[in-house]
Amino acid sequence: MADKSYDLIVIGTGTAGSVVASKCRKAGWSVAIVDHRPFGGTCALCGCDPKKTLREAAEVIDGCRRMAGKGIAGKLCVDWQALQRHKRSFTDPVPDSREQSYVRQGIATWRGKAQFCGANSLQVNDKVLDAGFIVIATGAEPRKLLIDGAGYLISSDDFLELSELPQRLLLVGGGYIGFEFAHIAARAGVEVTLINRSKRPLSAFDPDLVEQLVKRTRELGVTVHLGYEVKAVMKHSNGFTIKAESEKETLTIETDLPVHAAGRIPAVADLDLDAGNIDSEEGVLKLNGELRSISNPAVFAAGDAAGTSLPLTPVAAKEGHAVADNLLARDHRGVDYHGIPSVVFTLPSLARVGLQEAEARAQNRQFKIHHGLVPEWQTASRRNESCYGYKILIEETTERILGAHVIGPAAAETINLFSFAMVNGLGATALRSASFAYPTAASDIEAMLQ
Ligand SMILES: Cc1cc2nc3c(=O)[nH]c(=O)nc-3n(C[C@H](O)[C@H](O)[C@H](O)COP(=O)(O)OP(=O)(O)OC[C@H]3O[C@@H](n4cnc5c(N)ncnc54)[C@H](O)[C@@H]3O)c2cc1C
Ligand SMILES: NC(=O)c1ccc[n+]([C@@H]2O[C@H](COP(=O)([O-])OP(=O)(O)OC[C@H]3O[C@@H](n4cnc5c(N)ncnc54)[C@H](O)[C@@H]3O)[C@@H](O)[C@H]2O)c1
Repeated sequence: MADKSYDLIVIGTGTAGSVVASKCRKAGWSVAIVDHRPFGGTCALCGCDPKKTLREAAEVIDGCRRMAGKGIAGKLCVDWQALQRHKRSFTDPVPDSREQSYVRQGIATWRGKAQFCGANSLQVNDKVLDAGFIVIATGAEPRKLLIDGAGYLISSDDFLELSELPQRLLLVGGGYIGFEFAHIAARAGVEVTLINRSKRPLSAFDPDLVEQLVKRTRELGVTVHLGYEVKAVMKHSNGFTIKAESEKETLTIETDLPVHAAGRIPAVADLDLDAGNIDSEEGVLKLNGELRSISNPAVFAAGDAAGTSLPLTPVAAKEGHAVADNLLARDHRGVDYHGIPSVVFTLPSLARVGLQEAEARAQNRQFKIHHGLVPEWQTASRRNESCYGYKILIEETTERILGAHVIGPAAAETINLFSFAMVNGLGATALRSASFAYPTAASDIEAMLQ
């Protein structure tokens, strides 16, 4: 016998869970939402938003260094503690305001870890909650590393909360988190080492532009080891020793603080999926195209937990909307992942949307490549930025943009225009003839397409 019953229970108060809960409640359903951590999810509390706030300070330092002797004199430095206070002024209010928003909407809130105890029921603390439908929106968690001393690695959550920075920082993994944290910490004066298993890091991004990012990262003073897998972390009285192996050699590196930046996986292991009759394979839920469990029709998943596409906030929102629409209209809506942009928020940023060159070739597309490294263009040169480049793939017959890749100042904004064009069927001709304010980075798009 359940303690409480609802039309819908959502597990997770992040982007995906909040979208589903609000949309179904608005349609008149009785809805409950559960979380065992402070309400708000990764993006708002320990992901995109706090990271971007810390990056603001790094951006100021970067600007001062680039413009030294070109109109800027003297040195600035990051006051990490003040920066953390600034960051907390955004993150601290989130859990309460998120909870109040649920209460205003009439969504019941439960605090605690949810576990399935039946096909339509969850155990939360000492209560059993039943629902017609349950949505798993539990996000992602750091991948467990099967290496000696893995427990010594701090997580990205811990890094974003550090009250002071170490002298030496080591990032295990050269993905989004590794590169973004390396750029923030280096601007704050930390000696940073980044170790990545594969020789080609950031495999979701254009390899020619990634090469530029690696070069720029090394010029910044970050030691980047590519093609080395971290095999062990050992603690000693004044820090840690990291062992990393390539095909040919073993590296031994001393550091004060090693950070896990080695990938995240759907957070579904603690849900007792068997009790809910929910099939999974190697930690990934088995879902159909409408994000519904193939074994339990009462269960859907959205966001990082669904393990479907890129684990990004806009994807979590899109999947949340799709699941809510499927629940409410029972209409079998899949998710259109076409044209979703992604950015590595280094300084400068690296951005992409659509296909990579190799993907377009594998699909036998006929396309032209517009590729250039253009630090001499004024968008970069007036900032004294040495890194500016692009690669645009344009379909031969239709002039459609198949993929756009940009590194440099304002790349994170420029990519949104390419995404907008792709999603709305606007090709290179439309973009070339658009009038963008001058001199903005968007006004470079015309030259990128010549
Ligand atoms: C450091 C970092 C930086 C990032 N930066 C960006 C960025 O710049 N841009 C971008 O697009 N994406 C970024 N991401 C990714 C982005 O944060 C995620 O894709 C997004 O937040 C996923 O949202 P979600 O709703 O799926 O899950 P989450 O927001 O992770 O929410 C899941 C919630 O479920 C709860 N939960 C888990 N298990 C249970 C359980 N058993 N019972 C109850 N509650 C549970 C968790 O406590 C959590 O609050 C970043 C991620 C990280 C880690
Ligand atoms: N700007 C953004 O949108 C943003 C920022 C941060 C995180 N995220 C999301 O969070 C997810 C997780 O980020 P991430 O950076 O942890 O993962 P990632 O998958 O981007 O990168 C992990 C890297 O670690 C390497 N690695 C794994 N084990 C290793 C080992 N033992 N030694 C050395 N290298 C090792 C992998 O080869 C890989 O290159 C991303 O997939 C992304 O979707 C997005």
